[in-house]
Amino acid sequence: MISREEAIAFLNSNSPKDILEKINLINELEKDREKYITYSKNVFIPLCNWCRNKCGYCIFRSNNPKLMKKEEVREILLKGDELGCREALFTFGERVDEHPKIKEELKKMGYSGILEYLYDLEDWCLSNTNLLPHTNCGILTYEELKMLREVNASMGLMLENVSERLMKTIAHKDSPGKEPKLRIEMIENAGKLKIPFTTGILIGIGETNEEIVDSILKIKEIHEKYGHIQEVIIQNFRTKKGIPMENFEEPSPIKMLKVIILAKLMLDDISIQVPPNLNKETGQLFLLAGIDDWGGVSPLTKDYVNPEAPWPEIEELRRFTEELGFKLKMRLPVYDKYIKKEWLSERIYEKIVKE
Ligand SMILES: O=c1nc2n(C[C@H](O)[C@H](O)[C@H](O)CO)c3cc(O)ccc3cc-2c(=O)[nH]1
Ligand SMILES: C[C@H]1O[C@@H](n2cnc3c(N)ncnc32)[C@H](O)[C@@H]1O
Ligand code: MET
Ligand code: SF4
Repeated sequence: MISREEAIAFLNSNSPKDILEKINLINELEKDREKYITYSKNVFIPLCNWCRNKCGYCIFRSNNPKLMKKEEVREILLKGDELGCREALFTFGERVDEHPKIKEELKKMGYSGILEYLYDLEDWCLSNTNLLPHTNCGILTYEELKMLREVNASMGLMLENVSERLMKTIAHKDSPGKEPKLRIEMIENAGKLKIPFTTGILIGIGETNEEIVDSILKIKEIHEKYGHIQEVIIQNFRTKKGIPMENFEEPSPIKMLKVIILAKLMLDDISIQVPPNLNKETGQLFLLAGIDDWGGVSPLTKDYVNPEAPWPEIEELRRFTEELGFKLKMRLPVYDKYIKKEWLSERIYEKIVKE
């Protein structure tokens, strides 16, 4: 195992030799098995664009709140189903029902809050399509996670970073929900509830190398306790016009490569995910460093968090992946090793094994 100090020294160093040695080590560890790189064919449902947080890097959030209608959501789910998608990704702002207009709209539809509405939509999704819900909507309580577990194959929350310091910077100063303690607590609660989980770190938001290493170590520590982290996303900050962090520099390919190498070496059995739409030029380089998964790719909907970055065609992704001798394979939002009774609600389990 790499120690904290070694990991920090690796990120601080400028030595190509250090990088190549670690890439060699990763390839040596994996040489005896045929390697599959996975992806999830999904539709993205941005249920509501309001959010109680205001992250300095976010373009998703708007001051002009819109809630998707039931019919709109159902139409996307049905179209996705026809196209062979298997994941319904519900990603939206945190605690959107704190906004009076949204609260009122929900009330008119007969719902006391956004999560009741979400549950209903996910319930409909399971009864009427082959898609399996994955929800990533910010901080949830233990009880809320417990309720949503019934209708979700997996859930997610980006740790972003463990840094308290970032809570005072442009990235997180107006985002109480990015408080690391709250995020860690929720990821642990998901573990207690046996929910297959996706988390990750966002690189390039003003964090230090120490803070990156500490974030990886925190995820590792939680996973050692509960065993529920199926994948860790190494997400690169992508700048956009008009965001508070517009002038921030995006992380370099080598910076990303080094973080991916560390995550791969430190997180053992956890899958390392890199989104292909944010890494069109560099994704193949990251394959060399041992990434396992491309995450969600959609033939129908855009990435509402990074709307400027289109998804590759799946056949394009296949060529990209096979050029390095790997095989591309579709997966569900829950990884194969978690398709077990103990990890899923009865309803989700039965739906998956009955196909
Ligand atoms: O299309 C996207 N999908 C995102 N996903 C979805 C991801 O691509 C897939 O849903 C998972 O790999 C399913 O296992 C996230 C899921 C999470 O739980 C947490 C964060 C993200 C972030 C994104 C994202 O920025 N864009
Ligand atoms: C859904 C996830 O998307 C990430 N996210 C939000 N804004 C950006 C951006 N500009 N660039 C890259 N990732 C972003 C955050 O990590 C969030 O948790
Ligand atoms: N708002 C949530 C979060 O940042 C979901 C992803 S961003 C749209 O955690
Ligand atoms: S990244 Fe998520 S939490 Fe932050 S402002 Fe955007 S929607 Fe809200």
